[in-house]
Formats: sequence, structure tokens, C-alpha cells
Amino acid sequence: MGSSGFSWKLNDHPNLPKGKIISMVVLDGWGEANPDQYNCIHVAQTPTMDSLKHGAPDKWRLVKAHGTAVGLPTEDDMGNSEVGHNALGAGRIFAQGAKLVDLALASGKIYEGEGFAHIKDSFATGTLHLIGLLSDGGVHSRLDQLQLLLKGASERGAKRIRVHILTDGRDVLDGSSVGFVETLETDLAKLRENGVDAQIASGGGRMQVTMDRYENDWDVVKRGWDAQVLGEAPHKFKSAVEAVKKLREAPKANDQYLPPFVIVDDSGKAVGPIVDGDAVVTCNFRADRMVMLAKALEYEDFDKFDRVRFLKIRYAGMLQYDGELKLPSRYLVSPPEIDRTSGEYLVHNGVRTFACSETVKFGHVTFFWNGNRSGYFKPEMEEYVEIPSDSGITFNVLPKMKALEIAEKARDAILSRKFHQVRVNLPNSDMVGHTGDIEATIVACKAADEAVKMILDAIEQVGGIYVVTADHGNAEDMVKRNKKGEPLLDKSGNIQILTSHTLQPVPIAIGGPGLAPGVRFRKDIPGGGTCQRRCYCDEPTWIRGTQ
Ligand SMILES: O=C(O)[C@@H](CO)OP(=O)(O)O
Ligand SMILES: [Mn+2]
Ligand SMILES: [Mn+2]
Repeated sequence: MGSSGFSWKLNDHPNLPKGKIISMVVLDGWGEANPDQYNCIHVAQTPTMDSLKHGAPDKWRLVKAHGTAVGLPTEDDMGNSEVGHNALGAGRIFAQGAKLVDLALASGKIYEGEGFAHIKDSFATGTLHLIGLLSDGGVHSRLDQLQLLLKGASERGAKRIRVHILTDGRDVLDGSSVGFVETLETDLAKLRENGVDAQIASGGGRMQVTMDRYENDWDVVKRGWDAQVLGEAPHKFKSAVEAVKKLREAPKANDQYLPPFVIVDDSGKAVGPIVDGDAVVTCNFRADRMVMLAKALEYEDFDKFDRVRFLKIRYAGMLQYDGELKLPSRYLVSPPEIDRTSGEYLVHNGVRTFACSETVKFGHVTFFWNGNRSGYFKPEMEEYVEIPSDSGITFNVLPKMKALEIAEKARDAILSRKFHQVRVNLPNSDMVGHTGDIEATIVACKAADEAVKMILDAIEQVGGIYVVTADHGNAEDMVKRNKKGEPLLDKSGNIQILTSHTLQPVPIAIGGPGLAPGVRFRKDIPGGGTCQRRCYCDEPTWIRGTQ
């Protein structure tokens, strides 16, 4: 024990045997909801997950994966991968970005830190650019936070402001982007009345423009760069409301995938390219889909695409997105300090870890799991494997994604007996669920179930233990509902597809030949959330032996 009284060393559990191989399987976006035709998990053939639920009822239960149980501001906040994996990996609840930004805005502290001072130095002579996801989804950003920041910055001297919007349709209903742009336009008009030259300068759908993650497709970031920084895009409009309405008229257009556009003045000139001397804030609080742009804005050495020019700007993130890389170096709000994660305990206690997913979720089982920290704790104790995701397609086209390949890697890692924790994220139900394609999501859920089977079979062979759970709901409810739970219809009588995550609880199942007899879930903690699912690295809160 160190002088602080803290020690990484974990004591042996009095009853549970040591040395069993554990596989931790996270089904991304796999919640529990009433069985009906919009519950793709129910409709899909999922014999493995069904057998976990029905085969051993005291080793299966539901846990909360949304709201305050995982560190989100309110009970109306659906879960998401960042909070889900942070909670799973750390075994504790941390106030998340959404909440920290709320608090900093409410107290005014956001304007008192180094980050704001940094950008403020540009206000007298440069433009303030705000880049971020425009919705009230609360997963990556929130419109009300942008509104407060616009007001706060203009009251503190910003005279020229340009907003670069990313339309959502993934955390909120498709089609809602028009309303969000109108709301923002009203706010900007008010600023203009007060003498601030404020406008929307560019935009595009979040999956087309800027918000790629884990370096799956740098072209996405490049398209954003061209519009935001260079003022170049295939579509030019006089106003953002017109842009979004017009671009949505194209067949199959949706908010997530709107192409990039720039706003031009009467002479056809882009109204807001980013130039030297300007200030830039990336307004998303969530890290994964902002890190790539942060690199492009901040790194002098950069070879991912031709930036045409490296900007001499004053840049701050809403939060620092990567504590290890210290990226960005300036930020308006300090991120949660997620320390003492299970991954770090494991390396200090001689437990070897294998972690795997495909690119689109790779950082979830590594970066988010380890408390928003990139890289290994001890490379000689850990192996992280990334299977390249498909890029340039929407995931309903190939809904099986790389589930099989992930399961094969996990199986091989288990059978090699080189690792004592093998953790994976299976992305299908989430990534395909977000497309709103019900047929494809059913195929996706089946593929994930088959992958779980392969992993459980390997655990069986080595006498190990499994923990199967999810980070939040998605595929179990694909339709927007009224308060009574009935599907909502739009003006033309079609059901309103729900592409977002949900507020539903998620299952957790434990088992395997290595699980000590009599271990079962406690029944006396009805309101438990995902953070209490931590197991292996110390006494699991949720599991207790009977002898
Ligand atoms: O795709 C994403 O960025 C989010 C939804 O906005 O999903 P997840 O939290 O499951 O990664
Ligand atoms: Mn997720
Ligand atoms: Mn998701």
C-alpha cells in the first residue's frame, strides 16, 4: 500500500476461485422491451440469448443503462456507448460530459477557464467558429448548450460568429433537422439585431461530414474540412434552412447522410471559411466522433488528407477528448476524471486482457472502457485487436458486419489460454438499428446472437466464465411511441421509425462451467445500473456466492 493508502493490489475473493478465463461480451444497442413487430431482437432468431434468459433465471437480470444510473443529467437521457462503456469499465458512475457542460454553463465557470480565455483573444479581430452536432439528442451535444454558448460568447466580445452545423437524425427523429436549424436561425437573428454578425456557414449530415470515428474513413472529416475551413462544397445555398429542406428532397435523403453544403452570399462567396487568426470551438462534449477533427485542427504534422492550409487559429474543444493524447490541448470544460478502471486494476494484478471489436466500436472496448484513455496500460499484459469495418456503406447493406470475425478472434484468444479476460463489443444491433432498417436489423441481431454462441462455446471448452450484457438499448424498439406505448404515425400514416438508442434496460447474464456453484444475482438491488456489472477485478457487487 502506498503512502496515500491506495493500492492496486486486490485481495482474493473468499469464495470465488481464481484463475478462470472470463469473457465479457457487450452487445451494443441490445435492450429489453415488449415483444412486438418493432422489437427486432424479439423478431430475430436469437436462441443463444433466449437460452441465457430462460435457462438460468437467477443468472440473468435486467439493469438500467440510461439516465442518472450511468451519469447522465436526467432520467429522460437515453444511454449511449460512451457512458455505457465508461460505467462498465470503471465500475463507478461519473458525471458525464453532458452534465459537466450543463454545470459549467449554469455557473458561468465555462467563461472563466483557460480554454475560453484562449479563444477570447481572437474576438477583437477574428471570427468565432462553432462546429458541432445540431440536435437535442444529448449523446454528443445539445442545442441548448450551443444556444447558451452563443449568447455567452457574444456578451463577452465575440463580434463575428459562424456556426458549422452537422445534422443528426440518429439520436433524434429523421427530419427533425429542419426544426433545429430554424431554432438556431432565430437565435442568430437575435444576435444580429444586437449588432453581432452571426450566421450559419456550412453544414452536412453527421455520417457524411466530420463525425467519423476511430479513423474508419478520413474522407468524412475531409468533406467537413473542405466546407468548414475552405468554404468549398458540392452544394451552395443562401440559407441553411433552404439547404436542409432542398437536400432532403433527394430520393432516400436523410438527416444523418445529408451531403456537405456551404452558405454563400449574393456574390456566391462562402460566408464563413475558417482563416488564420480565427477562433474555433468544437461543441460536442463526446469524444469519439470529434477526435479526428481535433487532430486535423491541432496537429501541425498531419498526413490523413490534404488540408490545403494548416490553420493558425485559437482552438478549444468543448471538452478535452483524449486525456492521454492531451487532445485538444485547450478546452472549455474539464472532462470527467475516470480513474481506477478495471483494465488498470487487471494489469496490476497479473491478469492478461484481450479486447476486440471492429473499427466502428473498437474504441468502445478500449478507449471508453479504459476511461477515455487511448493505448495500453501495459502492452505486455494486453492485446487489442481491431477488425477493419466496412466503410463507405450504410450498415444495413451488410448487417452481419464483422460479428463472426470478432467472435473468431475472441474464440482463438480464449482457446489460446493466454488471456484471463477476453472482452468484445458486438456492434450489429446498434449500428444497423441506427439505420432504421427493420429487416436488416433483424439480420443484425441474429448475427450477434451467433457470435455470442461461438464465444460461449469456447468458454465451455476452457471451463471459463462468461458475462454477457449490453451498453444501452437500440434494436429492441424501432418505432417512436406515444405515452401509452402505441406506435406514432406521421402525416401520411406511416410509422415513425426510431433510429436512436432507447431508455430501456439491458440484460446481463453470467454463467459458464467456471462459475462457482451457487453464484447468482442478488434480488435486493432493483434499481441497479450498468456500473455495478464490473466483475472479476474485485468482488462483484452484483454476484455473491451462497456458501
Ligand atoms: O453512433 C453514435 O455515435 C452513437 C449515437 O449517436 O451511438 P453509440 O453511443 O452506440 O456509439
Ligand atoms: Mn453503444
Ligand atoms: Mn449507437
